[in-house]
Amino acid sequence: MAKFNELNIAAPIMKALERMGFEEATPIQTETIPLAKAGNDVIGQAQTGTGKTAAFGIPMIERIDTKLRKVQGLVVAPTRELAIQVAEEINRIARFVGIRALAIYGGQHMDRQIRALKDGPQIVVATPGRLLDHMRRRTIRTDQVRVAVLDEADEMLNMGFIDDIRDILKGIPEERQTLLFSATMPKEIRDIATTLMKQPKEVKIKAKEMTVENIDQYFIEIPEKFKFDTLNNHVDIHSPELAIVFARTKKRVDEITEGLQARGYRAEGIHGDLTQGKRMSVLNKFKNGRVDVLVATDVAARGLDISGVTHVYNFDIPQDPESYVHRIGRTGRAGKTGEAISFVTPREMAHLHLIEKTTKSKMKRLAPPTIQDARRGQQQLTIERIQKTIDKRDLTTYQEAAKDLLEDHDSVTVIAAAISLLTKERRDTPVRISSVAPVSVKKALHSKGKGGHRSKNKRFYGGRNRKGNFQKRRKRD
Ligand SMILES: Nc1ncnc2c1ncn2[C@@H]1O[C@H](COP(=O)(O)OP(=O)(O)OP(=O)(O)O)[C@@H](O)[C@H]1O
Ligand SMILES: [Mg+2]
Repeated sequence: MAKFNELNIAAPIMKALERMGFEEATPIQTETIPLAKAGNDVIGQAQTGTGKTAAFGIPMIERIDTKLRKVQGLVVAPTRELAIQVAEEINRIARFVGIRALAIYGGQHMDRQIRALKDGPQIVVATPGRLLDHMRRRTIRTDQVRVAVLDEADEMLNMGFIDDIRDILKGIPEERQTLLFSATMPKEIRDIATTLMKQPKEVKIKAKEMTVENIDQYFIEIPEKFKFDTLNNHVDIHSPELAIVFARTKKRVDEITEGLQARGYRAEGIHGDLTQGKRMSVLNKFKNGRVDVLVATDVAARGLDISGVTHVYNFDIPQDPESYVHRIGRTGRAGKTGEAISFVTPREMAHLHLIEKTTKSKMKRLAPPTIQDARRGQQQLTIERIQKTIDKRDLTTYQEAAKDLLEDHDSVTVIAAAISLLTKERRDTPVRISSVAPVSVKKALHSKGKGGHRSKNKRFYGGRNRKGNFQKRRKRD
């Protein structure tokens, strides 16, 4: 790690980085910032949560002519929430520079966006569909764009987005600098990438595993019909601060969310069929801690940076290894620790091994936790709370009452009653989750090369049809 001041970064940016609490540059920042500042095209690959946003954000901000109120930097990201987040991070870094980044995405009124664009933001962060709409209507001018970034580049160059990306890049001056970033970069995608770039420098931060070391990875082999209770039991034992539960389909996300709510958990779901307003409010509640469990499709798998996520559950094992890497990367960010727990049906064990092999990581087997374990876990939590109260609080005002109680009952009975009052009673409302076919290795491999289906899933991509791999599209609907 290097100090930022060794990277020759402009003073107003340095000041902002200090305010943000960035002391040292991360490896991807140390390596890519000088290359990008020198004007190179760069493909940057580094693990999840290691600061790729600032790695492209800092050099992009430095190339902006602050006096020119035209779009000079363009970032393309796969989801609306990610576009918003990246624009926010760029605005934090640029706050003393005197320029602005604007997020543009589907699901928001065109008129409002057109007005905001007229205001002259120098950087635009957009989802591809909506960006193309604006380019075609000429409500966004891209003739002054000097730097183009594809965040989550392998996803952006995948079947579902590639045509749009080609169209977008065609509309940007050839002299542009192109930067591509992701935690994963399968070889066939990298080959496509280089055709869109000029002698790109490739930076790959070396790591033994594709996943972050400080995420403990586990799997539980469990038949489909026991997954939901297993999730409940595990959550009760480990009491995550914030947890994300990934499921394969929108329907399952809804069912799991309703099930968790029925059992007394503060859970909300997020997927592409919700209105943009609902998606934002759910995510904000989760960030503020008013929701403890976020149930999601792969719409939340990439790039989202939410501090306090301690646990990621793969209720359904993801279709491809890259998706696994991004999903579990929602925890263990910026040096923090986290846990990832994947549920695997017996028939999916081969698929699990394929993921382990590709990501070069090992998941430890966990025995399915039982309801007794869960009860003990909850009681343990109460005991810890009591212990903390003993350590911290002056209890003299309660001591008279305690003595009175102990005159009529023995101490064990009194304490047991107190523990029972303080322990969350688990509701045993029956919950049924409709089953899905297991993921199979053959299917997953097969799906890689296939394409050409028209996706019916419009909303997630901002109301457009686009060519897509059917397996892939289903995965994130
Ligand atoms: N040099 C730094 N020092 C401290 N914190 C940093 C530094 N750089 C970035 N961060 C913080 O680390 C977190 C993760 O950064 P970021 O979201 O850019 O990761 P990423 O590599 O893009 O991850 P992903 O692959 O999941 O998209 C953010 O909260 C960011 O503000
Ligand atoms: Mg990122």
